[in-house]
Amino acid sequence: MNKKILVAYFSHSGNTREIAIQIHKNIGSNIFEIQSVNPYPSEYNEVVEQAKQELQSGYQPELKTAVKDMKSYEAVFIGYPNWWGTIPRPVAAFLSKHDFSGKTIVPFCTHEGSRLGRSITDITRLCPQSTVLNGLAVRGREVKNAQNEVSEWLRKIGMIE
Ligand SMILES: Cc1cc2nc3c(=O)[nH]c(=O)nc-3n(C[C@H](O)[C@H](O)[C@H](O)COP(=O)(O)O)c2cc1C
Repeated sequence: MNKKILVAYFSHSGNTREIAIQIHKNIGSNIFEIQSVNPYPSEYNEVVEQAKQELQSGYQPELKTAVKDMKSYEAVFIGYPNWWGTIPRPVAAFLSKHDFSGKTIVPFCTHEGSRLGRSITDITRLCPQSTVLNGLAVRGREVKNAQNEVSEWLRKIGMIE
C-alpha cells in the first residue's frame, strides 16, 4: 500500500476508538484522535442533551490539535459515534478546519441502531470536493468482535489485499 492514509476518529466512550485501532492495525496508517478542548460530560443524559443543543445550533467546538501535514494524505478515514443521527460536532469542526479537497474520505461509525444515519450526506456537504466512500457501521456493543467485518470491508473498498 503506497498511499499515505490517516485514520482520524472521535470517540466519547471508546467504541469508535476500538474500530479506529483495528483499521490502523490492518493498514498500518497513522492515527489521530479528534478531541474538543472542553471534554463532554461522562453522564449519558448530560452528553445527549449537550449534543442535541450543539447540533441544533450548528456549534463547532474548538479542537485540541490539528493535523499538521494534512496535505500529504491521499485518503482519510473519519470515525465517529452516530450522535442524533449524524456526526458529532467535533467531527464537523474537524472537517471544516482542514482542507479535504481532492482526498478520499472513508467514513466509519459506531451506533446503537441508526447505523450511519444521515452522516454521509452531512460529510459530503462539508467536503464537497472530496470523494466520500461507502462507510462502515458497527454496533457499539459489537466492536470487540468486529475484526473480520472490518478487514472484509477494508478489502472490499480496496484498502488491503
Ligand atoms: C449524544 C449521543 C447521541 C446518540 N445518538 C444516537 C443515534 O441517534 N442513533 C444511534 O444509533 N445511536 C446513538 N447513540 C449511541 C452511540 O452512537 C453509540 O453508543 C456509539 O457506539 C458510541 O461510540 P463511542 O464509544 O465511540 O463514543 C448516541 C450516543 C450519544 C452519547
